Amino acid sequence: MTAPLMLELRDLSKSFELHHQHGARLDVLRGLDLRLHAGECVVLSGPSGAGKSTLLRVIYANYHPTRGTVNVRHDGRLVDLATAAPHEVLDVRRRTLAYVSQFLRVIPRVPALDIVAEPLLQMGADEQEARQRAGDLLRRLNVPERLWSLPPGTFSGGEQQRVNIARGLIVPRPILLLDEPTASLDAGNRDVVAQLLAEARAAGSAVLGIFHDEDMRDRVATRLFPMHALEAA
Ligand SMILES: Nc1ncnc2c1ncn2[C@@H]1O[C@H](COP(=O)(O)OP(=O)(O)OP(=O)(O)O)[C@@H](O)[C@H]1O
Repeated sequence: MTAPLMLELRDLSKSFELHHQHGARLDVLRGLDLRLHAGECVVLSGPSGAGKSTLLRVIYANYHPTRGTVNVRHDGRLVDLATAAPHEVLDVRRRTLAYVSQFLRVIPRVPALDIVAEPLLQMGADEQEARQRAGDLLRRLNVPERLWSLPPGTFSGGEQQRVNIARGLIVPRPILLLDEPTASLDAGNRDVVAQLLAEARAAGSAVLGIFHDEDMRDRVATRLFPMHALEAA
C-alpha cells in the first residue's frame, strides 16, 4: 500500500483496575497491532465486550494504554499519543483526529446550527462560511431547517445523532474514529452517512469505526479488524 500511514498501533494493551473489586484487574486489549492508511475504512468487528469502544477511547487518548504505542500522523510526523503532553493531544484532536460517538453532547441554549459550526469556527473560518457549511451538512443529513435554530436537547435520538455527525465531519480531519455513529438512523440517513464517509476517504481521510449494522459495515468497510474478548485475568 502506497497511501500514507495515518495511524499505527504497536503492542497496545489496556487493563482496568476494578477498585470496587479489591483491585482486581480486567484485561481488555492485549498486544494489538494495527496500521491504518489514508483512504482506508477499517471496521472493528467482534462480540459485545471485545473492547471495540475501549480501543477507540485509547486512540483518542481518553484512556491511557497500559502498554504500547499509538502513533498518529500529525503535521507530517508521527506523534505517540500514549506519551504526548496534554497540549499536544488537544492539538491533535483539533486538527487531525475526530471522534464521533452515537451521543451528542448537548450544550444548553446553543442552537443546532451553532453546535455544528463551532469546530470550523475554532479553526479560524469566518462565521458566515462556517454557518453555510453547517447548514449544507444538516440539509444533506435531512435535519429539517425549522430545527436549526433550536437547541437539540429535545430532538429525537436520530436527529441528535445527525447533528453529532455533522459536527464531527464539518472539519475535514485526516483520521476519523466512529463509535456507532449511525445506531438510530433510518436506511435513508445511513445512506447519507455512507456517502459522506466515501467523500472523506476520497479526500484522503482514514476511517476506523464500529458499525453493528451489517449492511452499513459491508458498505463502508475496506477491511475488517476482528477482535475477541480476552479470558479473565
Ligand atoms: N472504564 C472502565 N472501567 C472498567 N471496565 C471497563 C471500562 N470501560 C470498559 N470496560 C470493560 O471493558 C470491556 C470492553 O468494553 P467495550 O465497551 O470496549 O466493549 P465493546 O466491544 O465496545 O462492546 P459493545 O459491542 O457491547 O459496545 C467490558 O467488559 C467493559 O465492562
